[in-house]
Amino acid sequence: MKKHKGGHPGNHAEHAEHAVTISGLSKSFGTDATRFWALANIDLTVAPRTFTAIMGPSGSGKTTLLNCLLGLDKPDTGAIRIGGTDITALDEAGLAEMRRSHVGVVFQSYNLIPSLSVADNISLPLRLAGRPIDMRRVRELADTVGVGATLDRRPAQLSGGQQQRVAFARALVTDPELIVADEPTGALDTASSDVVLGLLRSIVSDLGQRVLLVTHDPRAAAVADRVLFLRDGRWHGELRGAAEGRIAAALADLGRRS
Ligand SMILES: Nc1ncnc2c1ncn2[C@@H]1O[C@H](COP(=O)(O)OP(=O)(O)OP(=O)(O)O)[C@@H](O)[C@H]1O
Repeated sequence: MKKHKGGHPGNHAEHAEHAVTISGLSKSFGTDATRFWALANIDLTVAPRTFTAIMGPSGSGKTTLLNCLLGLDKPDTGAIRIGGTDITALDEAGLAEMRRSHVGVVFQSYNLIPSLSVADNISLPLRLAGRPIDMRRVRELADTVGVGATLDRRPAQLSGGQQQRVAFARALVTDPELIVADEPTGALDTASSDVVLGLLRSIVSDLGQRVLLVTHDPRAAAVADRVLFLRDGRWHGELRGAAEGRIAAALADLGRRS
């Protein structure tokens, strides 16, 4: 991946001082009689320039954790600090601004707007945030993720892998504190997955971003610096620099014990 030239407002020097931190996060569903704790006293620190994968069996709380991080679910207790702000204290307008400008999200389904060109999809978060659109930066980012030649096309004219790269450029355009990737390779074939995983790695190593990846795929998790395992709403161990086979074995073991 090409490094973009930087020089745009808000690059990572100023983000580096703030880790993204979650402390004492709990989230329950139901009423007193039927209360179910989807997350129970979770702590997490995502340091600058780190790539963290989260894995766990179905129902372990991964989506709930992401929803809390994105301000879509309100935690029962705990703090979530992004860019020096505890987002659990924000009102709806503050949460919307946080989602627009401070966290970039990439989903399994690329969620591009079909009627907009690639360039307009990439710049959409800036438009929504009422920020000036720097076309040079949009072009640089498109080059960085390898879709620089497709800026005038519509998403339907791109392959799945190319659409996911556009989604990454869109996630990066506001220079957020955190990139959250929720099963970003789930809909892709192996070759396109490899490109997207390489891109995730480069976003951390070359662009200095911090990435949180939620995945069921040990092959994807193996690209991360560390893999955290979630079960029944609690952490159950972590692996650092582990290969795919070791991650798969740990996940299978976790499933057997739940
Ligand atoms: N809105 C809700 N109301 C009630 N229970 C919920 C709600 N959302 C999630 N849960 C429960 O919380 C637990 C954690 O769910 P969550 O979706 O976070 O798991 P997950 O790890 O993302 O699972 P999967 O891998 O299947 O997506 C599950 O038992 C789920 O049934």
